[in-house]
Amino acid sequence: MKVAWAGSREAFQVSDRMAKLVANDPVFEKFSKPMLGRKELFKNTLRKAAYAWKLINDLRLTEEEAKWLRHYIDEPNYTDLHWEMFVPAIEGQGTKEQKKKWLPLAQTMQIIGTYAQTELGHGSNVQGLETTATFDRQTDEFVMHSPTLTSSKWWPGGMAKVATHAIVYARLIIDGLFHGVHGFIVQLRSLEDHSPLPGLTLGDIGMKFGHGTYNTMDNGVLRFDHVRIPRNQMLMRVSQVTKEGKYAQSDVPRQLLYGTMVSVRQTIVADASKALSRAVCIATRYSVVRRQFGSRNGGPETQVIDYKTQQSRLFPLLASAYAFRFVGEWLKSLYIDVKQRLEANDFSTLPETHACTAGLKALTTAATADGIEECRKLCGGHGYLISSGLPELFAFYVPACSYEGENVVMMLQVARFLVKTVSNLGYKQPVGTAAYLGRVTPLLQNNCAVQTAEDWLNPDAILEAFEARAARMVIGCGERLAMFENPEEGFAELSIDLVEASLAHCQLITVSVFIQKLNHEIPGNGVKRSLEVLCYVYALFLLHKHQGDFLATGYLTPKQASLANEQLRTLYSKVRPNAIAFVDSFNHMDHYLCSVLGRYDGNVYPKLYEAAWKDPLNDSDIVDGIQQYVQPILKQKLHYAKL
Ligand SMILES: CCCCCCCC/C=C\CCC/C=C/C(=O)SCCNC(=O)CCNC(=O)[C@H](O)C(C)(C)COP(=O)(O)OP(=O)(O)OC[C@H]1O[C@@H](n2cnc3c(N)ncnc32)[C@H](O)[C@@H]1OP(=O)(O)O
Ligand SMILES: Cc1cc2nc3c(=O)[nH]c(=O)nc-3n(C[C@H](O)[C@H](O)[C@H](O)COP(=O)(O)OP(=O)(O)OC[C@H]3O[C@@H](n4cnc5c(N)ncnc54)[C@H](O)[C@@H]3O)c2cc1C
Repeated sequence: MKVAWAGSREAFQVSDRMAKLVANDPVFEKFSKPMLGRKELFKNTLRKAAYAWKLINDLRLTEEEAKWLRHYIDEPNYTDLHWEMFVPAIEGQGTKEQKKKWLPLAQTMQIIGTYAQTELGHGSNVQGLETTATFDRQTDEFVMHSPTLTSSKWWPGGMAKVATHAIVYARLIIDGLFHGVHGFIVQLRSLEDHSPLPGLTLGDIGMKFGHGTYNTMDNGVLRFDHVRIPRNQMLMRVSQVTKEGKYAQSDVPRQLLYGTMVSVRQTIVADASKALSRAVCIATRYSVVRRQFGSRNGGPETQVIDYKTQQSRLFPLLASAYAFRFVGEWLKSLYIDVKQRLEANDFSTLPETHACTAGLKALTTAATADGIEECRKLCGGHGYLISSGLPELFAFYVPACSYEGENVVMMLQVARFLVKTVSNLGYKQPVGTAAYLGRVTPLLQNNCAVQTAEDWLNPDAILEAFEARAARMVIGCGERLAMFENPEEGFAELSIDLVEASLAHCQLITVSVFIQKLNHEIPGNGVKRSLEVLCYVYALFLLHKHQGDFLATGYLTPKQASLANEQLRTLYSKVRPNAIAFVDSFNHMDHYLCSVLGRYDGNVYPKLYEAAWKDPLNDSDIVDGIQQYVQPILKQKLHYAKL
């Protein structure tokens, strides 16, 4: 099962080796992080990042190994933006010459980059960005400027104190004419003494949600006061500006300017299962240790994992972790394919890839953020302790719902893709993840054939139910949209329904990828049978949660919906004996989990007790402030005391 989770034996070995390397190196200790102030926290992260870079070089780690190493260090920092956004932006949007000049510098970290797109006034609406890049023909330069307060770049990670360069997104102006938003490579700091270059105002945007997690990152603010950069620092794969000031667009679609976001959204989907599996591992292990009520004849109380209600909250999350792992893997292969096509100037699959990365990013991050919080509640009161590992995990993860495309905004992008697919149905056969929309007639006409709870243990029945629900919701939206004279007005008016239809479409993708994985990629019977149970749990849980959709679209009868729920209850009993094996298969080490409740050895209570004594408040019996502020209250007889 460990190999099935990792994707292959080799993938397992790489990840396992890197996990151990990090866990066994005292430099990467992280239990004390919550006690550090912001400056110490930040410096500590800089120290770890520098040490990691040394290890990567000394041990000659591969790119894959280096990624796992950074992952297990488990502290957001400037290198995330450098490797995940700055480098890919140059790779995807730079010309051959630009790549030749900038990539070797970036790949050896002689320069450190960030991705400066969002501004104080605009994040989602990229075309609304206000920073300007005005071409000056006399000097063959662009003049970068922040004309308003709201045009201040705001949020880029690593920008406040570390990055030496940034890809800055700005409106291109030539001879007073706007030519849309483009990316520019801008040097931010001196490579000698790290001071900000003239004309730039740079700083940190302030503390963020949680304490020891995202505050290790220096998210920054940046303002330009007429800063000049050479013309050849505009990323020119998509459009070019000549030295005469002529603007030209190549055959490459404008959307490629957004290509870095597609790449990171894919990574975020691939990473959702890491965060969710971590929370589920903690909650499952603790649910086996924790006992409440149910003692008979002085015997032990019931392990809380044996309560059906606990199972109904925990096991769908366990199943979701596996579903997200597989859909993340699938999306990665889709993305690798599109990347190769883009390099060869084949843009045909870009719209579907954009819809998949946007929609699955929204689906997986929302479910993971909610899932982590549910795991905290599943651990009762102790889940609220920092030492449970869950509050910090939540604080670290929850911004994934906003960054790289706010989730609702992303679902609306999926809706645009679906509406377009439906409106083209007469003359263009949909393919890939939208292929089912090419079979609308049977999907709209046939109803579910399930008659017993056992009938739900059938991948075909499940797939057809999810396809019929999605198709009916999408077609329904298409029909209602057609009633509007102005399609954009219709889209805005129906946006709530469109987001729900997009969610149904994305859930269909996750369910069908899970089934596909079982049918074609899991060898042997033991692992396959166990995963089948999780696959059914995932699908029937979604069906139960969204039964309103399935009933309202007329595909299911209330009786069939309740049979699905009955089957779900039975499935929970089948998950229970393997619950610990399922979470052990994630291969998460104690160092990575950073949780007293989720310890592999289950030795929760003594370690919880021990951890409490490490709190600085327990350094002495009488702490600073008691004599000054508490003793006087005890000693003085004040007004109310006399009454
Ligand atoms: C916790 C785990 C973390 C692991 C992560 C690992 C990596 C860690 C690294 C960093 C951590 C996080 C750092 C965060 C960084 C950021 O947040 S960077 C900023 C990200 N910003 C956004 O995502 C902005 C969101 N907005 C947009 O993407 C767009 O503006 C838009 C909402 C899509 C709308 O764009 P616009 O109005 O310009 O375009 P439309 O007119 O709507 O669309 C025109 C057509 O283009 C299609 N389109 C849009 N985007 C894309 C795309 N990316 N690729 C391909 N096609 C695209 C759109 O659908 C339209 O198509 P149509 O004409 O056929 O309808
Ligand atoms: C931790 C973190 C790190 C970040 N790192 C970076 C970085 O490195 N570089 C960078 O450039 N940016 C970064 N960002 C910024 C991030 O990309 C944006 O915050 C994100 O894209 C969301 O945009 P917004 O803040 O403008 O949200 P808004 O769009 O203002 O969202 C506010 C609300 O409006 C709704 N809304 C907006 N538009 C629509 C619409 N058309 N229809 C319906 N509802 C709508 C949204 O659903 C949401 O509920 C980071 C953000 C965070 C939190």
